[in-house]
Amino acid sequence: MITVEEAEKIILARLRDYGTEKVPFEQSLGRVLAEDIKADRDLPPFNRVTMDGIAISFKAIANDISTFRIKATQAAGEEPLSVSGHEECIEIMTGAALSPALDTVIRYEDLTIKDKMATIAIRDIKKGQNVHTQGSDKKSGDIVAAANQLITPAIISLAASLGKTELLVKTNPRIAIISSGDELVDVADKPTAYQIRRSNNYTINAVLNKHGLQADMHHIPDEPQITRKQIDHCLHNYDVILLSGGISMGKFDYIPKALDDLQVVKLFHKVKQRPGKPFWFGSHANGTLVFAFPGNPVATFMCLHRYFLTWFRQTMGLPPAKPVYAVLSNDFSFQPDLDYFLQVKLNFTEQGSLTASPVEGNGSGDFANLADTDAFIALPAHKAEFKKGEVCSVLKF
Ligand SMILES: Nc1nc2c(c(=O)[nH]1)N[C@H]1C(S)=C(S)[C@@H](COP(=O)(O)OP(=O)(O)OC[C@H]3O[C@@H](n4cnc5c(N)ncnc54)[C@H](O)[C@@H]3O)O[C@H]1N2
Ligand code: MOO
Ligand SMILES: [Mg+2]
Repeated sequence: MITVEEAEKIILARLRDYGTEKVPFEQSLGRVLAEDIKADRDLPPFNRVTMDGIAISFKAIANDISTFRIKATQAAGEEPLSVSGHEECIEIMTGAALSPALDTVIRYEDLTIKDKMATIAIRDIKKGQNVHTQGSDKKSGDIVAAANQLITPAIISLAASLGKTELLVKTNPRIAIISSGDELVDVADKPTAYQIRRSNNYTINAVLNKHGLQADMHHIPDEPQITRKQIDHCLHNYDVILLSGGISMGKFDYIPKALDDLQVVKLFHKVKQRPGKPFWFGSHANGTLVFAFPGNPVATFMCLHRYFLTWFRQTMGLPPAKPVYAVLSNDFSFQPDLDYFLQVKLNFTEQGSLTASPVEGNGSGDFANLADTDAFIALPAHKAEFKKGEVCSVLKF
């Protein structure tokens, strides 16, 4: 049996390039940016007034002028208005473009205005105050968002401001989720006393959606011919297949045999970990990758996060997720010589540190426990006793 690190290495040796495509910028949230976004002009593009008030030339202050004749009023979006001399000002609104003849803005709160004359009521005036200077954020041609990062609301905002109606993004892999098992009925169906509703496929789909991915869902019964036929169909129509269930030692676990018959090369089967020991991974000659997760819901969930999402980030050119660490909030012991992914509830303390409280539940079939936790911590195989206060690596979900 291989270790978690060995399994990860095998998976990360199978990165793929699915190319790029253009999408409307407002539909690009969560996708991976495949181009550098550059400023099409200076940001801000003009000297932008940041307070409602009057615009003056600072030379007037240097010459002890404190009362100004209001020559005109300029709203945001209007062509800049100038003055004929230092004793004149323009009444001006936030967002307006300042004339080159003016450089300083005094807020209404710091003025008295009477008979078209504005008098400054404060002493300390700084040249350039209340002006957001042209090009002070970015210069025309500067990169404002570099390729190979997730598109966030802030990047959507930049694309909008820069007139990028379309963005070049990485094309996502086509993904099939296949659940398996005769004991599983669909959500809308009524299970018998000895059946359950299928949920893993919906969990996987929800995690994928959270990461900007779409997938098709399929279900196969525990029947060898149908198993083979459905997987064969998916191998030829998808880039990645995420299976759950049917890969252990049961009499009706037909999936490893079907994958073998369909020439999917097994790269490993079984990892020294709990949950998820029976995890199977392989690759077809046409490039399709098969992640066959153990059916127990927590095992599927953990393997999806630990292996598939790690592969996905790197395949899409994203930097590896920054490691997160938390302090164990109580003693915990785990004897088997396996890496243990323990479910925890994370908390930020008043001292500013992150703590992890184990919520063990009833093993990898206890999916209700997932709702009470927000991460796994990785407890290494070579150790059995973990003490309160120890720092552990966190796999957040
Ligand atoms: N003799 C052995 N038996 C088992 C071993 C072992 O090493 N030796 N490993 C156990 C472990 S660990 C796991 S995990 C499971 C993995 O089994 P399979 O991948 O074959 O999964 P199934 O048998 O099909 O199902 C296991 C369990 O999960 C439920 N399940 C499956 N799919 C779904 C779904 N889509 N939604 C909700 N629940 C699902 C299923 O009903 C079973 O209860 O094998 C152990 N056995
Ligand atoms: O991998 Mo199994 O998930 O330990 O139950
Ligand atoms: Mg089984």
